[in-house]
Amino acid sequence: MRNVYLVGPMGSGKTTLGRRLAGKLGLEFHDSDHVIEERTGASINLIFDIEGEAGFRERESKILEELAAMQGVLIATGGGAVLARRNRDLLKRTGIVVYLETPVRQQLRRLRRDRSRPLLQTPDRAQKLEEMAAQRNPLYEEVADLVFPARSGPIDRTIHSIYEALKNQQSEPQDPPSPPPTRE
Ligand SMILES: Nc1ncnc2c1ncn2[C@@H]1O[C@H](COP(=O)(O)OP(=O)(O)OP(=O)(O)O)[C@@H](O)[C@H]1O
Ligand SMILES: O=C(O)C1=C[C@@H](O)[C@@H](O)[C@H](O)C1
Ligand SMILES: [Mg+2]
Repeated sequence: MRNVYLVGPMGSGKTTLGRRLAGKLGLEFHDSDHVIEERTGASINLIFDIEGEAGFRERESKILEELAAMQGVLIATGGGAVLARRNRDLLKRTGIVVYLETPVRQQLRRLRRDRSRPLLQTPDRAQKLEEMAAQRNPLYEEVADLVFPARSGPIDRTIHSIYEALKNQQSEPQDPPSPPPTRE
């Protein structure tokens, strides 16, 4: 099976849903944010404090390259992974990309109590999330093979729909081999 990448904004469920979806598909699960924290021994908040966003993005690109070199794994990316063209190309080239489309109002609700996301340490979260959505949503769209709009209700139903879509993708015939050369 090809790698599966989950993309989408903060709070779209890449981590939460990704782990369970991987289990259902029988794939290993990796979360690029968690791998970065394990490797550095520092929280994402601390990395942003010390190295700034640019430092974090460098680390993120390196980890994504490392994870993409594995085969048949499901990877939850960070919300800003799509910002770099280099990352978008990598994801497209090495797997199926699933976009968890999520409106800002839902992000606000899901992340109400969260303090672990450095980009949300701001008095006006709604404004910040709207700005990020304007910049990033077209990039998520660009890189996506499958798009799943957020829905209310049990997370299990979303996991099941994504599972079914991925199973169908896998059973679809791949590009046919090129025909043998014909003689004039
Ligand atoms: N489909 C969903 N339905 C209900 N709650 C959800 C859903 N997806 C995520 N949540 C909740 O939203 C919170 C954030 O989700 P999660 O950490 O999985 O987001 P993420 O996409 O990994 O964000 P980030 O880009 O910041 O890593 C969690 O508390 C999770 O339980
Ligand atoms: O949307 C973002 O830019 C981020 C999302 C998280 O997954 C982390 O990668 C980090 O908090 C930055
Ligand atoms: Mg996450």
